[in-house]
Amino acid sequence: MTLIDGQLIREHVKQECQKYKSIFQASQKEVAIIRFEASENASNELRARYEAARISAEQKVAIFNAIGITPNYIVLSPNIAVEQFDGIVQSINENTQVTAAIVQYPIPAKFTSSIGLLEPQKDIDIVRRQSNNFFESCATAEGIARIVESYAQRDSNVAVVGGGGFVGNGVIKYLEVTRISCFCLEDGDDLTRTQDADIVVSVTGRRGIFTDYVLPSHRLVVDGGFTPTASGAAGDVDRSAYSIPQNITPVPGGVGPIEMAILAERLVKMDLGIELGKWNYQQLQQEQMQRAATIAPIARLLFGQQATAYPQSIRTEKENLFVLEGSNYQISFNSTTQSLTVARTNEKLTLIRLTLASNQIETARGITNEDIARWQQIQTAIDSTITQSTDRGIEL
Ligand SMILES: Nc1nc2c(c(=O)[nH]1)N[C@@H](CN(C=O)c1ccc(C(=O)N[C@@H](CCC(=O)O)C(=O)O)cc1)CN2
Repeated sequence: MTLIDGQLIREHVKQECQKYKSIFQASQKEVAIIRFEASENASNELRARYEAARISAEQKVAIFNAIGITPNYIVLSPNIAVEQFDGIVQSINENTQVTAAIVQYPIPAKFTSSIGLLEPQKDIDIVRRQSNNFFESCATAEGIARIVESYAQRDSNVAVVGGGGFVGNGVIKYLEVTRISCFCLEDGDDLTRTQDADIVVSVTGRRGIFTDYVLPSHRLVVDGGFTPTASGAAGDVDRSAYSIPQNITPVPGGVGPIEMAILAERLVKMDLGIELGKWNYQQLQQEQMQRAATIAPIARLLFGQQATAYPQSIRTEKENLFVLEGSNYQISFNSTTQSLTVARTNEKLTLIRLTLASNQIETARGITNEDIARWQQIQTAIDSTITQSTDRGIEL
């Protein structure tokens, strides 16, 4: 089983968008992201959906910030008057600085007709549930279809569970355009029928309905569910079934970040009229693995040398976590898992995770050509007898 890393795709698209960041920043364009809070009498199930909307809205804020578009994040009480919400939508329509707007689902019933007021040209996530001139369906549906495309073969058959809903229907539309054969099942149907497919997409939002009983060894399972729980987010696929498919998108870390990548691509298309190159997950992963294979041995060597020659340069962050931090990168050693990770300083994203015993690269994402060049300089410094080393060793 291989976990598909949605963050790998998001980081790739973020990198592609860097070319346009200064244009976006100079234009001072904004994206409005609106979400409603749950009402006081909402059921636990509905509260969980509002919580998912909050998590997803915050991911959107982060991606738009990263590509140089200012997010205008608006959180609304469900108790505001419909006229007030209509006014907010109208002001978004009239404000030429606002290039796009997203209203997070769920939306309290009394506001649903107000969504229809949104200018179609600003509807980047098709929240009006009608195609505009740019896109056919929501970003989640496109992201799911694009990951399916990365794995589909000529004779592939895709089961879309929850295919009658808005997201599922969007996935089917995208698959039809790419001529990938698919069929639709609903929550409540006999899910073992997914065994007629080599790829399964689930967008029911019903936590854990796919168990090991249902899933044989599919080529790919795409889990489009996201239910926040006390112990973290859960998807439609039960954790007990994760090891069965050949490839699976995990929750969290799968479809969520892919959706953010699609929104960034869509923004570039809507605002600048530029279509970014089409990614293929398997190709991107291969490329990242090659880049990681260049950097990982240098990071391993450097950490070892520093730990021996300059132990004071290694910070003990936790009982089992030791960190070497430079101005560009940090290398962390986890003594429990015996693994080394490389990240950029002050960024949460792990670029590389290496298991030391097997020398196996477990994670490789977000590594740019610039990173390769920097690590080659570090290698040169290690090799050199007259290094640029200071009394703390080589600068990272
Ligand atoms: N108009 C829209 N409304 C809503 C959307 C949406 O995309 N457009 N999303 C849903 C909730 N949702 C999917 O159904 C969702 C939840 C979470 C994420 C996400 O980005 N998750 C990340 C981060 C997880 C974390 O920080 O714990 C991940 O999976 O890694 C995306 C979509 C609500 N309404």
